[in-house]
Amino acid sequence: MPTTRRARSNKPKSVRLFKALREMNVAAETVVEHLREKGFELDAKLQAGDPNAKLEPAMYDALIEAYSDDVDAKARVRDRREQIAAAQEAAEDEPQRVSTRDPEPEPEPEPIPEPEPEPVAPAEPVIETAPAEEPVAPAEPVIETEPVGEAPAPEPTPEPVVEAAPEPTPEPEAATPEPEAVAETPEADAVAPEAPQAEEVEAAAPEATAAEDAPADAVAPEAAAPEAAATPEETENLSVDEPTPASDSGGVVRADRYALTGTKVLGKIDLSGLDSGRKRKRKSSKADDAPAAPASGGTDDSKRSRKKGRKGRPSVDKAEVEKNVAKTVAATTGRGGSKRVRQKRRRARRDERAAQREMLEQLREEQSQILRVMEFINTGDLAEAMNVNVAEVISKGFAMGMMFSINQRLDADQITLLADEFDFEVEFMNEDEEVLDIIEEDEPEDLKPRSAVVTIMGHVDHGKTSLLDYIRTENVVAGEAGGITQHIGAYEVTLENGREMTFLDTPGHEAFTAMRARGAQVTDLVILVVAADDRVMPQTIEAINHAQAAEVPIIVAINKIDREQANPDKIMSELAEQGVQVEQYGGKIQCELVSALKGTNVDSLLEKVLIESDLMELQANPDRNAVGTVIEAQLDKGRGVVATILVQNGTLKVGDVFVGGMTSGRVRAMFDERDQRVQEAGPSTPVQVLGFNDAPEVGDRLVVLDDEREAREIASKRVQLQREQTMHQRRHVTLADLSRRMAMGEINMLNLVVKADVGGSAEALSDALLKLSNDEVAVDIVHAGVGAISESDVMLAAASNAIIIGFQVRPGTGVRTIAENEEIDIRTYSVIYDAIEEVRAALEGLLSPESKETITSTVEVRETFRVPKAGTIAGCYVVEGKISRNDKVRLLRDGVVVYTGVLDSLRRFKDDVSEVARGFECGLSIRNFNDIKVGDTVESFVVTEEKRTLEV
Ligand SMILES: Nc1nc2c(ncn2[C@@H]2O[C@H](COP(=O)(O)OP(=O)(O)OP(=O)(O)O)[C@@H](O)[C@H]2O)c(=O)[nH]1
Repeated sequence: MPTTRRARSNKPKSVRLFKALREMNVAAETVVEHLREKGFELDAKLQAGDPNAKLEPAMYDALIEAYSDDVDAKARVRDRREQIAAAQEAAEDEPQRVSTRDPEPEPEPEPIPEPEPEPVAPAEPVIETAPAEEPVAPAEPVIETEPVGEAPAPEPTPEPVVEAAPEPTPEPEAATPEPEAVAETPEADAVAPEAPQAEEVEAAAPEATAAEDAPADAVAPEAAAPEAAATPEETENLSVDEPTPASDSGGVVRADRYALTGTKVLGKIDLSGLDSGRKRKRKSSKADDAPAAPASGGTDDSKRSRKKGRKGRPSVDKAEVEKNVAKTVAATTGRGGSKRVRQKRRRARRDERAAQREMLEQLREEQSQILRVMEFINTGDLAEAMNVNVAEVISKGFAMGMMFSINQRLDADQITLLADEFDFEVEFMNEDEEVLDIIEEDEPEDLKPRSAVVTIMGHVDHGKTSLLDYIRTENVVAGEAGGITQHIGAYEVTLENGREMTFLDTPGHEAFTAMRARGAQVTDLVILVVAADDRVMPQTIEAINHAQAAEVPIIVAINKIDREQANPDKIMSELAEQGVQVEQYGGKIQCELVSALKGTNVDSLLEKVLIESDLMELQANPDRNAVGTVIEAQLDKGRGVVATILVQNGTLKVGDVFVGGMTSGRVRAMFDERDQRVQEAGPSTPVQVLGFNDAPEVGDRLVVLDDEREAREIASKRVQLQREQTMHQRRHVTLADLSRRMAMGEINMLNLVVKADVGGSAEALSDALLKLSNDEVAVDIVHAGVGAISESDVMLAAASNAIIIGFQVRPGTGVRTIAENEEIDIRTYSVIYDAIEEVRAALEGLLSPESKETITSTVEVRETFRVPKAGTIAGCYVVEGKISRNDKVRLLRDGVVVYTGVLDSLRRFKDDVSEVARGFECGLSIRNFNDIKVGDTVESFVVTEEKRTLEV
């Protein structure tokens, strides 16, 4: 009865089952079971575990007693009991009043919020039950394992740190899946311990880039963590809406759903560290720092990051923790400095990235303004290279008065002009450059001295071969004399002093110049041989001119001094007239008097060569892919293409892949001049190479590459380029395009090779031509000589970009074809004045209508007949072309024009004919000219007047 009354009078004590369950965090069955055990009589609702079932106050108390061993809780229980006792007394005193106050007492428990903090302690049971779903659990092991292990680290540091440290630890984990986040993580960590920073981070997150988003996540848990730390105060604040039940329960037992709201979760973290003394301090310090962290946001974030944390890492990296702790300390002591630090860092990173971008942009821009193209690319390719529309390129060309089709191949001038319109600078790549790109530059420290490569030059029969033979035989080192010496075009000799020298044994100057015409400079030095019993001859002068044009030092060898008629002084003075001042004449050119036959002074000649080469400091790097030049090449029946290569740099080895001119290959085998197999050849070594896919040309550059396919590609590209060049361009200057090329600024020097029938004419013509030099262009006579225009003249002109002026001389047999191939302009004149006037007109851009001469045939005079009245009739054979009755003719004797005129008659077997073709015999007579001799050549030609186009 009293119970009933008491119940009535203590209404507030009657508690719904669900409330009790929630507060104590126990299962309904457990409660029911426990109440049964305690002897309570349970109604049907309670028995069924209905959440709305009412618990008698006694029951409730029993439950509290059972499920809370917390001292404070017990104290509360005590309080409650006292309250109950007081209430009972009051009820006993004034039962009616009690009944009327029934609804009121409910607020009584309200003071309970005070004990709210206590839930802290009872949270322990939560740890048992909640671990699976609550972050609290993961936090716990961390606290137990890491910090404990790391006690030295956290302890000396301010307490907040210690607690913060374990908490942030999940972050790195959370971030680990995202590499970008990692960079930021430390910041996040540093932020972690401080609630205010959590706010900052959150604030910063939105502005952040992708990389910064991750940290935002990472940071979130910390935002929660501080809350946890702030529990004592915050929990009060935060629990304002929910805690009522907690206050009832003493806050010990919390239902899961409450835990998930965040506030309580954080509270549990506080509780988990049972080291109360330390904790309280920590809490307070955090609370100081953290003015009410945003609960909800923090909770959400914490959820997220915890999930990650759980997944990500089973244990914490100690080093990481230490690092984080240190950062945290730094951040904390920096009083809000962490934000600035982060901002600083972010700014620095941004600046760095911007600088990098700018540099890249600049580099790209610089590179993009230089077009590296091959000549003769077509309009379409040019447009593509400039990254512009081809229509634009064509219309620019049109505006400049040039019509281009999309597939039209453009020459160098056109490419330059068009590129200029689009602000591009053009760098032309030639076939060699492409390979040069591949050839790596030598470091100075890799260079080692190499032996000199010497060419012996001189007039016929002055003793070149004899000198070379003597040097070779005299300097063959014992043991080397095994094989029979082969002619491979170059020889390596070892002198007594152990020094080596390589001699090029090239026939005459042609090969020398042919190489130079191809851009190959193989000779370091020239020994100019002049017979002391003769005089300076045309070929001597030629040799001098060739050497000077190639800028190769000359050493003079005055040979045959053993002869009685030898007059070295005369030779020296004649040489001086040619601009070769020898030492004995006060000049700088070394000179030795030798006898190739007897070997007199050959040693000292070689000594002088060594001195000269030493002065030149010739060097090469033997430890690299070889680069060389083709000295000779021929097709051997048994061995295929055999080429002599002079290795100029690097070391050529058997098995090397190479490109050589327009062909490529792999070194199958190598032989020296004694036909001995060699495995490798270093700088300045001549070697015969087998393995070319096709015959290279003399002067071709051989370059070893690493990739066979690349070698083949380059070779085929070169073939194509050469085809294009032959098709499109006159590479060498002509009188016709002289003024245009002068206007383009391409030419400021007009080189001429002058050939005449006699020395006087050559001299006179040369002098007159030299005087044509003006401000814009200087005229230079590369070579002036006597006799027919030879292949050597053409090669010299090719090498010096010169025009050949012939006075009363013609190109020798086959020379015209070579000149055409080399695109050398040969101008021949019968009157000196004509030659001078034409060159002057060309220089002034005033060339009169061009009269173009086309050779129609070359006819050989095989017999002559004297016919009264008709004069001399020549029995001829047409060697080339077709001779027509109306053609003009010129009679040549030894390449020199003897007469120019017209035909008087052209016959075949006594019949007059209008033309005779190649391979047929004919009889002809020249009007007003009877001095025809057997062996003469009749050249027939037609002259066509070509209207000259107006030149720029
Ligand atoms: N007395 C004498 N005769 C020499 C000397 N050097 C060369 N000869 C002779 O001169 C002639 C021509 O010599 P070569 O060595 O064939 O001359 P080269 O310049 O090579 O001649 P080509 O090959 O035709 O250009 C030969 O009969 C040699 O014997 C020398 O020092 N003294």
